[in-house]
Amino acid sequence: MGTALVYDDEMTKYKLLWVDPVCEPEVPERLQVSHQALVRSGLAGCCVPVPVREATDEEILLVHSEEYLEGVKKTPFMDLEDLMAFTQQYGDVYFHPNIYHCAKLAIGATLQLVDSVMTGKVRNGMALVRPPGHHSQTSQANGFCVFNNVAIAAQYAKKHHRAKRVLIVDWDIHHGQGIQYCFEDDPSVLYFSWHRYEHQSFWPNLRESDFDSVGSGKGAGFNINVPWNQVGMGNSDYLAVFFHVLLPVAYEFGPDLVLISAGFDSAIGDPEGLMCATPDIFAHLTHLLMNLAGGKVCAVLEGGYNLTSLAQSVCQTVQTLLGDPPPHPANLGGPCESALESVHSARSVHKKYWSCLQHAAAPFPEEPSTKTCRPAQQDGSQGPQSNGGGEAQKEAIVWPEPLQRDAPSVRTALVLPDAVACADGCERFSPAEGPDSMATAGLRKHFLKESEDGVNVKLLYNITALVGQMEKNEIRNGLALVPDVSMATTLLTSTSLSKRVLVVWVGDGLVPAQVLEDEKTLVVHISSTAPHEAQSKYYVPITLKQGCGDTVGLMQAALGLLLPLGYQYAPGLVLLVRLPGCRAREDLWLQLTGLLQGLAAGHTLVLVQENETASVGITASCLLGNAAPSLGSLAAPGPEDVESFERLRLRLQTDWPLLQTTAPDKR
Ligand SMILES: CC(O)(O)NCCCCNCCCN
Ligand SMILES: [Zn+2]
Repeated sequence: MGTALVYDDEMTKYKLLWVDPVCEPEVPERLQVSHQALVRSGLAGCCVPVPVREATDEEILLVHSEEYLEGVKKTPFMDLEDLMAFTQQYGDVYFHPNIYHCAKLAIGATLQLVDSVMTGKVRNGMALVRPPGHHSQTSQANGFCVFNNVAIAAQYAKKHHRAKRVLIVDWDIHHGQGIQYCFEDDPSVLYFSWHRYEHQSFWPNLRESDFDSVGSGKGAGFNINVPWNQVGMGNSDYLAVFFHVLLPVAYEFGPDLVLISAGFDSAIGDPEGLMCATPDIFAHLTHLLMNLAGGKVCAVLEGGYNLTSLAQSVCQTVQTLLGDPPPHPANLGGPCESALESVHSARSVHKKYWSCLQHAAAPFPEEPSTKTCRPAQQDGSQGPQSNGGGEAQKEAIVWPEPLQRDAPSVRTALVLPDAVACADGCERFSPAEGPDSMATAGLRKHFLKESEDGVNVKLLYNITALVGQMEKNEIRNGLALVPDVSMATTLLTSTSLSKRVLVVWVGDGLVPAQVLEDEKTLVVHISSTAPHEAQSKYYVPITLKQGCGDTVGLMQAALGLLLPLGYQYAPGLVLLVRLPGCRAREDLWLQLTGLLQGLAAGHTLVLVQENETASVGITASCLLGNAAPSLGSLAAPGPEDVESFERLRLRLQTDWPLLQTTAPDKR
């Protein structure tokens, strides 16, 4: 299934007609450069074009009042003086004779996207729209927003597509208070927003943008605010919030639709955000959401005012929606102290609403720290500093162009015993030439018992050749059914050319000593017992009392432990090994297969015992890029499991700072 792109240049045909420094950044060029970048990169051509339409009054009234709508309806006929007067009643926004038309198109574009995704015409998509929406409220325009595109889309999806649970992820750097107000007491819409806050000193300066606004009445717990109390937040800060706040709760919520209020003023270079996260981070944020809701993800443009980082970030997002491998995560450090406080505060106030946080979040933090996050830049200058939101940055902020993300010609190759049929869409891997006598001798000497017949030599040779082609980016990923997954793992880690190999060892069974001792491997072992007492930072035993059949425990361990470790380790190859007798549920196994593809530029090899032919088809389908089926809402993880996860976190977080969920001196 494809990726929709909804855009019409009619939405560029309004602009600021008078002097107002606050509104200056919201220019038509924002849409033009974004769309142009998608066209020039070839990404637009890979998308399914979906036409825009005007929203109907009825759709606008899903969120807005009649009197507000009647007022806005008059603006096309207003002269400059009346437009300015009409604008005066609202904050940080401007009107134009054509903005009402464009605002209806922005909603219509968004609803067209929701229709395309919810009816299965496409898998996911992006709507490039302006005016943005997330600040507008029942009866008022605000923050460049006229109608609340995403809030209307959520109501529309519930009403017309019987969506039961809608997740809204607002990664724009401003708080979408309009969305928060709309769903304050609505448990069917989970609204998540991070936003520049600086202890309420940043616009829109609302007390209710802080982390303790959790929603009210039946909606309590369904509003998650993560305030950024310092500028300069970077890739590690954003990922930490996804791993330790958003994703655990999102998986517990189990949405059947994900709407992204995709503002890119949270990217480096933006004059509003003053953050440091680079455009490629949006590839990872998007990827991490794409296995929710069966992949039904709609990204809708909100803000973004640096035309260069905006265009790059839009491309990173769309390229990931299209299924291209995310870039290698840049050398990630740990989240800064201020970010950790925000993570800790959000987890603390939400622990009573979300069982995934129940035993994890520690008690409330004390006074916020005033330590500046970012050490002075190399040249001694400070990073972007907030000068009270006054004049924009003096010196230009520069960052590297996002790396090319070439999708290998072969997406998924399978190494299967001849008797096992190949899954459709994949190809059976068979290297041009077989093992030469040297390779055969090597394999026989190290890996085969004398009794083994020739077929295994060929099979073992094939998996090393497959990994070789993955590491040369000729093949993206693969699945191999082998006689002995332990031996295959030992062989592959010893022959891999990657500097780092992440081995995800799922099931009860010892990890081969040679793999453990190999200094280029990180082994994350998920099982019912911790077999090795190894205290090495490169062997991480995650234990589940009920074993791998415990879907909730395994999922929460994957989100809060495995993924942070994997992203911090930044492997060149990921081996996902399913041990014989492993009882991980199929849909959970697919979530792992899907999420791990965010690492190593998608070079994931799944190793399964050859008698487990049943999982070939669905695993292959996931490796081909089809979203893993939704797990639905998750129950509570076992308290003792969560406590053992937290003990593990405490032991490892010094070596792996992306595991942290609380600021150092708060522990
Ligand atoms: C869609 C959006 O969230 O990007 N709108 C941002 C509106 C910003 C209003 N100006 C604040 C003044 C302080 N610099
Ligand atoms: Zn914004």
